[in-house]
Amino acid sequence: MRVLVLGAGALGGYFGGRLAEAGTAEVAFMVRPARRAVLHRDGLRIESPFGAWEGRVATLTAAEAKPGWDVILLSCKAYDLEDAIGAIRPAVDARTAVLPVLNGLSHLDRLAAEFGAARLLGGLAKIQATLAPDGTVRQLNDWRWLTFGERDGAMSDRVRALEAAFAPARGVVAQAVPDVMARMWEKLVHLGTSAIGTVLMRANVGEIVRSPGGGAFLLRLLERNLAIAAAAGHPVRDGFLDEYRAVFGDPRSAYATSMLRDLESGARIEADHILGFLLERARRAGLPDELHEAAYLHAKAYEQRRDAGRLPAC
Ligand SMILES: NC(=O)C1=CN([C@@H]2O[C@H](COP(=O)(O)OP(=O)(O)OC[C@H]3O[C@@H](n4cnc5c(N)ncnc54)[C@H](OP(=O)(O)O)[C@@H]3O)[C@@H](O)[C@H]2O)C=CC1
Ligand SMILES: CC(C)(CO)C(=O)C(=O)O
Repeated sequence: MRVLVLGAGALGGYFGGRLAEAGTAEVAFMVRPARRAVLHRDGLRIESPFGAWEGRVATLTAAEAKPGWDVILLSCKAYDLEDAIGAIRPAVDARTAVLPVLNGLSHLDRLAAEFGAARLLGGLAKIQATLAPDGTVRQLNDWRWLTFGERDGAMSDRVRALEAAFAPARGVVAQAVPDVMARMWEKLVHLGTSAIGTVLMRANVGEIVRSPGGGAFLLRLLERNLAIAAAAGHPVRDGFLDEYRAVFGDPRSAYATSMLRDLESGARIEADHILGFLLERARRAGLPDELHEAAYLHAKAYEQRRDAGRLPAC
C-alpha cells in the first residue's frame, strides 16, 4: 500500500510517522519547503508515551506530485484546505482514496466536489499532539485513535487494507468503522465542548471544573452540542454521554485542545470551520446559541487582533 500524507504537522507527522515506523506501507509526506528542510536535516522525530521514534522519511513538494497513491491522508488545518487541495490534485488518480482527518465537517463537501464522492472517506482522530517549534511531533497523552470509513457505511477492501496496514503500528489504534459520519458528529460534539470551553476560559478542563460553576458550564455546553448533533440527524450512541460527562467533570484533568494551544501561541485557529459551523447549526435548529455566539465572537476578535499584530508577546 502506498500512502501519501499531506502535512507533517502534529497529526500527519504522528500517524504517518507511526505507519512509516511499522513498515507496512510505503509512506511519503507532501510538505512545504520550510518543513521539508527540517525533515531533511533532522528526520522525523516523534516523542510519545508509547515510545519515541526518529527516522528518515520520503518527502515531496506539490511541484513533484505524481499519481500512484492508494491513500492520501489529509492532515492540514481547515484554513489551508484550498492550498492542500491544489497540492494533492496531481497525485490523485482512479485508485486513490482521500482520507481527511481534520476536525469538523464542512471540508467533506468541498473535497467531494473536488475529487468525487466515491474517492472520499470520512475520518477523525482522537489524539492530543502538537508540532513543537524545533520540529518534533509530540504526543501529549495516551489518546491515539484514528477512525475512518466509507461514508455510505460499506466495509470496503480499501478501508480494511488501511486498518491492516496500521495494525502493527505502536501508539495507534486505527479502526475502520461502518458508521463514520456518526463518529464524526460525535467528535464534533466532543471537540465543540472542549474547544468552546477551553478557548472561552483560556484554561484546561481541570482548571475550569475547579472554578465556581465551571463543571456545570461544561456540561451545559456538552448538552447544547448534543442537541445540535441530534437536530442534524446524528444523535450520539449509548454510552457517549456517560463517557464525556466524566471527561468534562474531572477536576484533575489537564485536558486542553489544539485550538487553545494554537491561540496561546498566537497561531491561526479554525474559528469558522469549528465554532462558526456549530453556531450556524445551533441557529438553524432554533437552539439556544449564546455560548456558541460568545465563543465564535471571541475567536474572531482574536483573529482581528492577531492580523493587526497586537497580540501580547508569547
Ligand atoms: N493537534 C491535535 O491534537 C489534533 C488536531 N486535530 C485536527 O487535525 C487537523 C490538523 O491539525 P494539526 O495536525 O494539529 O495541525 P498542524 O498545524 O500541526 O499541522 C498541519 C500541517 O499541514 C501542513 N500543510 C498545510 N497546507 C499544506 C500544503 N498545501 N502542503 C503541505 N503541507 C501543508 C502544515 O505545513 P506548514 O508547516 O508548511 O504550515 C502543517 O505542518 C486540524 O483540523 C485539527 O483541528 C484533530 C485532533 C487532534
Ligand atoms: C478534542 C481533541 C483534543 C481530541 O482529539 C481535539 O480534536 C483537538 O484538540 O483538536
